[in-house]
Amino acid sequence: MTTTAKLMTPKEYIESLRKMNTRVYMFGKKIDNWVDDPIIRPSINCVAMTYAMAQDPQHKDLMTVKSSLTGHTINRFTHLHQSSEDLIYKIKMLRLLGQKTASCFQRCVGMDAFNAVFSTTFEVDQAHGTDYHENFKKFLTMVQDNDFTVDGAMTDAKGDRSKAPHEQSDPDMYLRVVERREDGIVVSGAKCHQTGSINSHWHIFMPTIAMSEADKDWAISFACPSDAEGMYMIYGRQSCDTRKLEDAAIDVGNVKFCGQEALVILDHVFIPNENIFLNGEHEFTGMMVERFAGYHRQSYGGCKVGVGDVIIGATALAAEYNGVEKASAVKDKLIEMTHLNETLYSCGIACSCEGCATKAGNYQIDLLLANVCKQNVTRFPYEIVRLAEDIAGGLMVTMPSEKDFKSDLPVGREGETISQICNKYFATREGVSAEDRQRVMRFLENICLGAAAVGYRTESLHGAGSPQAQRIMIARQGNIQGKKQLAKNIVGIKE
Ligand SMILES: Cc1cc2nc3c(=O)[nH]c(=O)nc-3n(C[C@H](O)[C@H](O)[C@H](O)COP(=O)(O)OP(=O)(O)OC[C@H]3O[C@@H](n4cnc5c(N)ncnc54)[C@H](O)[C@@H]3O)c2cc1C
Repeated sequence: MTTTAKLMTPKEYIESLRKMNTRVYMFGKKIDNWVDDPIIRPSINCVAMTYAMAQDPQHKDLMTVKSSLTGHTINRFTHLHQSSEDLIYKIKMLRLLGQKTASCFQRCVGMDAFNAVFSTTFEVDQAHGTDYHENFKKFLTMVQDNDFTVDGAMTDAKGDRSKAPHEQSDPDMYLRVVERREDGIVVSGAKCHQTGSINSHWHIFMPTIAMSEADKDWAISFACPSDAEGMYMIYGRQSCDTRKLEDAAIDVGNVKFCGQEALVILDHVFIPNENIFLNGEHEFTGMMVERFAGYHRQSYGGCKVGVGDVIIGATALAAEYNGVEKASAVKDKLIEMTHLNETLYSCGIACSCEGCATKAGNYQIDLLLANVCKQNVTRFPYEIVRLAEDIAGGLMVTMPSEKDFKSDLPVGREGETISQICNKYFATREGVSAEDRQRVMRFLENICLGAAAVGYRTESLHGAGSPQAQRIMIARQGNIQGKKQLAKNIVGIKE
């Protein structure tokens, strides 16, 4: 019989954040009630959707699953993939969440860390006789049973990119051990661009790059609660973020949801032995990075596709409102957007279908196909938003503000108000209100170059590694030698 661990409701999730002592700074100030802060709250609403969907009977099979560790019913965001089918379900779940939020819902980065750390610690223990895998299993069981959100923290500040961690003039440029104790380690440093870090109950830290013996003190992985003593976060600002303070919901573009990134600082944070998953075994850093990046590159074949679905829908509405939806060129551009979006989805599904079991037993995506998936993600969303901007027209960036559309100030010769003038000149085909038009235009502005562009554009480019990182992996996995042999066989070249 399957028992149920505690699946949190969205309300319980939000209340659980209030109980934490997470230290948050933004615009040069400490934010005490960050849960209700108008700039931060939409990003919390986004994570809350991962809890809401798990409560919805319609999505139960996609959103919940039996834990391989306990047999309990858990949220899929805390699951260790047991099959290719699980990997496919992950992609479908991410697409669904993208459709529901049109934003980065933040919880996949922890899921990808779980799966990478689980399989890597197994192999570290085999080689070194360490207990990291058991540590990790206990940690993940606690996460699953409490339905926690966990940040996957990989990217260090990195300082001078041409230098290894031990060569940096400031050793904190990569997160490191500053003291080794009988009962644990003390760590210092920072992780940049952390998606959903403030909204997470725990963090898993991992190294950013493959390291050598000289980088032993930087070769660490561990978990720690987000409000650990010595840990704090500085909120990353997003384009147009202060529109959320203006009391004009339409101008925000997506008033309920948005992504979140922060700089996470660890200033002499103590990590007890039971939360450590790597501690100096530098030869396994490459494996951990590669596996995490592989899972995360797969993820984008789901979440960005869901967001793409909403962009395509909004673009089609813009065309309809403008009265051009029947024009063949417009129809063709919508076809192209759909083709690009579904190609990304195909890549996400393909690398999942070709998944295989790791030595630890969980399932890993096909690394070559996952890297091809992410390489396409670095390009196609840019073309999708270019086509969206093309169809939407210039109004998406030049329209007066919502307050103008509502202003009673008389400005016309016959006393017409700003509102009347705006509504007159932004009227379009019969039956479409100027307000609905504003809503669609502002949504597209937000996703193409406002706050949501952080998640849809720049994250598509750099998240899970910049394009060159995928090209390196494609070169490694592409088997050019094998392909040369195929050509030799066909044309009759002997060895
Ligand atoms: C919106 C967003 C969300 C993110 N979320 C997370 C997250 O949740 N967790 C996480 O850990 N990370 C996260 N990241 C970080 C992401 O993985 C990094 O942005 C990415 O790895 C690139 O690192 P960087 O931004 O420091 O760029 P840089 O390393 O500065 O790279 C910039 C350019 O320099 C090139 N370059 C860098 N180093 C070298 C070198 N040695 N030789 C030659 N060329 C080089 C790169 O190829 C790239 O073209 C996120 C990033 C973004 C934008």
